[in-house]
Amino acid sequence: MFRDKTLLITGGTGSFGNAVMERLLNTNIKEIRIFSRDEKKQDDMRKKYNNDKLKFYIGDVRDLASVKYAMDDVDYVFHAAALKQVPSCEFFPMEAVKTNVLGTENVLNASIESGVKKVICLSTDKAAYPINAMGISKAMMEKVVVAKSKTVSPDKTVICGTRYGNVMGSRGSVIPLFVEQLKEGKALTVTDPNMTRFLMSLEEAVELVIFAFQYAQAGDIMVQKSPATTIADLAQAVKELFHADTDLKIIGTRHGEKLFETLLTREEHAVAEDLNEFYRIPADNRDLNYDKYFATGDKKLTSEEEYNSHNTFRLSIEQIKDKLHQLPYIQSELKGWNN
Ligand SMILES: O=c1ccn([C@@H]2O[C@H](COP(=O)(O)OP(=O)(O)O[C@H]3O[C@H](CO)[C@@H](O)[C@H](O)[C@H]3O)[C@@H](O)[C@H]2O)c(=O)[nH]1
Repeated sequence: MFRDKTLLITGGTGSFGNAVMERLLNTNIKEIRIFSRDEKKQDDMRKKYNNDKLKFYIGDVRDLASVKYAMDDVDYVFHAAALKQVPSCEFFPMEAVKTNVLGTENVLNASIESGVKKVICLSTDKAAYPINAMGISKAMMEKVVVAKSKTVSPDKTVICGTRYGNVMGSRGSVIPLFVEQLKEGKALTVTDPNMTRFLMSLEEAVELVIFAFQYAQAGDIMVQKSPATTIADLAQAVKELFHADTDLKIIGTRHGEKLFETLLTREEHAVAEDLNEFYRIPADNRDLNYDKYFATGDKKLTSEEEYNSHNTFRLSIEQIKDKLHQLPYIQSELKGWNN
């Protein structure tokens, strides 16, 4: 798929960037460009992989000139650069707009100008029925993706997106937090035991982007079907895996947090194409012809439900333990714990 091609990954030093880069580095790809702001993380990566196919570009998606510079002769773009922490975006919403919305527009404009063949923009479940600034900025990003995809011929540049839920074990997320609390003999802090989240591994997130790379058409948003868990079950699974008898402490829902997450809104579910493991949300291709909008309403919508972490397949505690056990991070923590 990537033979003799050049791939640019924005936000390339993050966990997704590293995972996708590792997956593709030893194929017949010509070059992988890592575009990010952080010179220290780039230097660590450069030393760790020590591979001529890897090229590093310092820049910021907010700065069009830096994006354009990195885009020369690029075939494909995976756009993962984002502000993604819910609390920080809540306090600095305009920063989220600058990176997630305007930054995406820069990436898309530079891609079109350079004749990039395909651009995949990464979004999150928090963009569906968003309530926090991070989700709202990602929802706007998706709108920019869909609108921009219509301004260019797909023979030239295909612009599309993916949307996925929580990545298990990612930095600063709840699983590493529970493990740390358990190691220190502290109670596990549970916000709301009935809150649910989709559970996805980093490899599954990479698979989704590769799937979108292969099959998405212009303006599509691809979603991977995922199982979910309640936070109480997740905490219980972590406890059982470590054979620890720690208490749970209920701390209440945090700022900007939802009881459940949505991968397909009701409106999207009505038009989405079911592709077994995935959903394809096609772009709304009606034009700005208002008569048409009102004359042809959507009857199917009436009976449709959204696809969310409350109504998707719910993992049992044993299944959560299995999934956790597959994470390299958990395996190394368990080794240390058992010794
Ligand atoms: O001390 C804690 C911290 C979190 N949670 C719960 O654990 C779940 C997951 O929380 P967390 O791991 O912090 O993830 P989210 O806030 O859901 O957001 C994550 O997942 C998003 C994708 O949905 C990413 O965009 C974000 O960057 C990433 O932090 C939520 O239900 C929290 O309420 C607890 O019960 N106790």
